[in-house]
Amino acid sequence: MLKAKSGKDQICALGAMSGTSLDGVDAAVVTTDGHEIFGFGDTAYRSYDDAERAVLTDALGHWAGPEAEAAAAVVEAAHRDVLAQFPAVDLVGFHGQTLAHDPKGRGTFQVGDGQALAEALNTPVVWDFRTADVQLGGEGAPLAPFFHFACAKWIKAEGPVCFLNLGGVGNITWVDPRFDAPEDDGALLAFDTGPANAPINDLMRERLGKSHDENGETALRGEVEQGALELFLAEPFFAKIPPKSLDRNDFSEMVGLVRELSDADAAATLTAMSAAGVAAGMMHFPSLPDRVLVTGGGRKNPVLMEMLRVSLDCHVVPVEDVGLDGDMLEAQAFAYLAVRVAKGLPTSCPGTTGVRALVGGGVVSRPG
Ligand SMILES: Nc1ncnc2c1ncn2[C@@H]1O[C@H](COP(=O)(O)OP(=O)(O)OP(=O)(O)O)[C@@H](O)[C@H]1O
Ligand SMILES: CC(=O)N[C@H]1[C@@H]2OC[C@@H](O2)[C@@H](O)[C@@H]1O[C@H](C)C(=O)O
Repeated sequence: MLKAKSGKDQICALGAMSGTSLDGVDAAVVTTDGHEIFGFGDTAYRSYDDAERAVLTDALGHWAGPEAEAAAAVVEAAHRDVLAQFPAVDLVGFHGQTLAHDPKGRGTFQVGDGQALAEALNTPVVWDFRTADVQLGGEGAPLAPFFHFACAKWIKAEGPVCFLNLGGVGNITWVDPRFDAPEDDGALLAFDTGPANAPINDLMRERLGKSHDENGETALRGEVEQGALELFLAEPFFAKIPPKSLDRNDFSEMVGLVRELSDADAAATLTAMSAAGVAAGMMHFPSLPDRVLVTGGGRKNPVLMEMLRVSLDCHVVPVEDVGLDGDMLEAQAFAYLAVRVAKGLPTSCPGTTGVRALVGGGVVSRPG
């Protein structure tokens, strides 16, 4: 069992996330006992340069081989850079980079060696968070929901709220903070909503050589092509009852649905698809949340946020409205989950990943 250096049962953990949008590594400190959040600490970001991003992009979909090895080297070096900047912590939570995700088939694969990172940082590292969940029949994602439950308590929410992450892929968590613990039956319902920024980024890169649609400026000039939107919503994924999760490129053919459209109309239509995926997901929740708190880079896209406000029947606001950091919530989540793993607490349950029993996913590696 981990003993906190920081006193009482307050463990100071540093989490790191390299997300599906392939922009870089987010890192953030959380102090927690694995149940309650006591405080948030320093944060840092280390972007991938174009050459590194090209290596990661080439490795997507690879489960092994030279592409995956090259990606591992990029991911490990970037994490060593950014994590070495922090003062000593009790524990590191290292998500790694998802290269492939096929929970009902080959499994799930996050690249990056946690043992090597533990040696480099001389600190215990928790990693490989998703495999155990998949082995027990779960989707292996999303894993942030247990942390969202703690966040709902931290912001003193009194009734159900949703956390919506708009990264490369979208995921949403419905939380009822009136329960005592996240694993209580009925406290959480979570799933991936569909593609969020990944197809917009792919379009912008392919057509305009840009990494993303800054502030939705291209989409703002366009019109949504309703036929393409309907074809998209006819995908069986949206009618599927949760649990459900996605790989980054599961919807990459969406760019084909907008191929004949102008740049602006294509961007508007892909943005509408991201919002429509979220709206379609709302029907699964036991009750309408009071608020949808939006995290991830998509909250900075005013066109996407406005489309969500129009289509969801509740307040849609960035998590900054309740004092949280929408750029760092996922890194904080893996700091928090690392502490739960080290303490032998579950990190997923039937309501979050569809796993058959409570699972504490993750491997703990200690420096030799
Ligand atoms: N100002 C902005 N305007 C429009 N889009 C933005 C803006 N800032 C960020 N984004 C979008 O957000 C993306 C980054 O989001 P984020 O960092 O949440 O993704 P991630 O953590 O990699 O993904 P995931 O949550 O799927 O793992 C960018 O690639 C871009 O598409
Ligand atoms: C397999 C995988 O890496 N999934 C990511 C991805 O990015 C967003 C969405 O798809 C979510 O399911 C998950 O990440 C977040 C952090 C999660 O597990 O909660």
